[in-house]
Amino acid sequence: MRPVGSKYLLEEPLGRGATGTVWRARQRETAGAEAAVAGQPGETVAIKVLKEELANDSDIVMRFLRERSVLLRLTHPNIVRVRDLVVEGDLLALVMDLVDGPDLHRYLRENGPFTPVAAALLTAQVADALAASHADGVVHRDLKPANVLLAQYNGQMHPMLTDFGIARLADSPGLTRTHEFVGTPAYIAPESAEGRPQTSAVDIYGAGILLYELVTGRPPFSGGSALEVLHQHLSAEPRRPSTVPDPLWTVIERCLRKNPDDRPSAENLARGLRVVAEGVGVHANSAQIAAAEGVGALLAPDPAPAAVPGAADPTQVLPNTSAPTGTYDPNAATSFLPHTGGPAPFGAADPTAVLPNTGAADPTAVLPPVPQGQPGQQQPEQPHPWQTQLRAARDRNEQTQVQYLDPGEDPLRRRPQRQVARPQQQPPRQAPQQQPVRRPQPRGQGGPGGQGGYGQQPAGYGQQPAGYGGGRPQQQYAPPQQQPQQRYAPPAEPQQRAPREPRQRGANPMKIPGLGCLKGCLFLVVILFVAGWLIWDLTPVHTWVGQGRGYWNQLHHWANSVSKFFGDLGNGSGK
Ligand SMILES: Nc1ncnc2c1ncn2[C@@H]1O[C@H](COP(=O)(O)OP(=O)(O)OP(=O)(O)O)[C@@H](O)[C@H]1O
Repeated sequence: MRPVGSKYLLEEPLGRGATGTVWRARQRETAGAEAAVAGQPGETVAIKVLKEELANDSDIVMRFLRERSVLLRLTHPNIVRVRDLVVEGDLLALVMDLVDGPDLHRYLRENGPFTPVAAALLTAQVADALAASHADGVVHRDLKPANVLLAQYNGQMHPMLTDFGIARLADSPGLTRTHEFVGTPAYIAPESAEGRPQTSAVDIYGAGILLYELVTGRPPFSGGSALEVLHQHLSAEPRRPSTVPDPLWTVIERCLRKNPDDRPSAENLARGLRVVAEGVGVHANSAQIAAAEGVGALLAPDPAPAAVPGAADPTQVLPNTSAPTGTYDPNAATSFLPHTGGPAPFGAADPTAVLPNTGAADPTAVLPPVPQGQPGQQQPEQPHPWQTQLRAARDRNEQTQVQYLDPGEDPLRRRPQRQVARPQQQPPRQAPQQQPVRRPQPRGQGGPGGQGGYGQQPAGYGQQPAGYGGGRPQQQYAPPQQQPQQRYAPPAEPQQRAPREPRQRGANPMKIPGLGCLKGCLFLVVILFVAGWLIWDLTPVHTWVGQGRGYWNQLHHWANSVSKFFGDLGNGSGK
């Protein structure tokens, strides 16, 4: 058991995500006044220990502290409460309520899709949580089934949204240096994928994807690579599965509108979903059915969506104002597609283009044309941010592994690598230096819609309305052909620098073995010879040893003595 601060002890890891590892932990002492929940000694809590690259970044630590009040004040029955924040040495941790239940991603994988009524009611509660946070100016930005925990009490399941604020932390200038964008490709809104300004409407898009996944078992857009998935968010229309009732499809389709201004507010989404749940249930009366069929009228957009602040003002705590739209802000921390081209705002010429507007005519091209070396543009030999972002997308896209940690991988056991001097932050338009991104372990087998007993429904949610829509039966769930979150093979990176010619060593070009050693020995002999000469002539040694002979005479004398000795030796042995 490892201490976190003086108040908590980590017991066992519950899972690992892109931003850190979540532990079951125990409270040692009552927390101080700075904590939102003081807690009692012995109480069990969940602690998310943020990963080292976050904890070692002073910008992120500052942001963590600055946003303390934002994170601690978010309280709602459908939001996992953050009780305390711990910043201690190299450790950055969020202390949360422990939710005793699976996350929605795991639940879906194990139990298959929900009935339309259950899916609508569950998503309505998620929308309630979003409405509360948006009213407080906080946008989640990483809504996905893995971030919805299912608490179970009174025999019912209650969705609890977690990881609020983590996207904001990860989006600080610190992580922007590593060019990791915030979001998960299967759930990312088109405006986030394009690097356009984001508002609370990104969460509504995430809720639409989540709702689609709840009723079908898989997200609407999947593909062989993160790039393919992102491209679909930008240009493809979601296909309506035959099992989804009309009113529910109206809601999904409105949430998944490409234009954020066309999506409903979180509050209207929650209300609309409840009307749909009543109208598509088996016991619905004609008034409820009619209300559900007219749900489109309830889904009015938010007139003042909460804006996601850009990196230009990292201290801004999300005022509830409408964001400017339609222009690409290269300074926005969430931007990951730089405007490398002409004067038009990025993507403005072709709203479906994934690629920067470089003036090239092919909007279906996968990689951007290399810019023509004008000042302030990308350097052709450096990796394009798009490539780096996609690698980050692949890494973020991998699912949490729920298992015990290898001690060598335990961030609490490993000493952090301290940087002696932090490299200066890149100017926004410059192409980034490639940073190694530590990859989360894959979750193991399966994605949404893996194996499991399909058709089971969560306790407490409505049953599948058997007679809905003229007796259309709930179809057998078919697992997706392709896993929606596949590994992305990054495009080949351009070479940073031509390799140096190997150095030629002129003295031994043939590489004769031992030649170097022989040279050394000869050099040593010469040194000894010269040193002996100097000692002989400059000190009284010649009077003591050689009876006044000169150096050369003495050497000659010694040589004669040695040869005479060996001669005598030879004669003696020959006798
Ligand atoms: N408050 C909590 N109580 C109980 N278990 C939790 C809690 N928070 C998270 N977990 C568990 O820990 C796992 C990892 O959580 P984490 O939020 O780090 O993962 P993630 O959502 O997959 O990753 P990320 O959002 O960082 O990409 C979750 O899937 C969940 O099972």
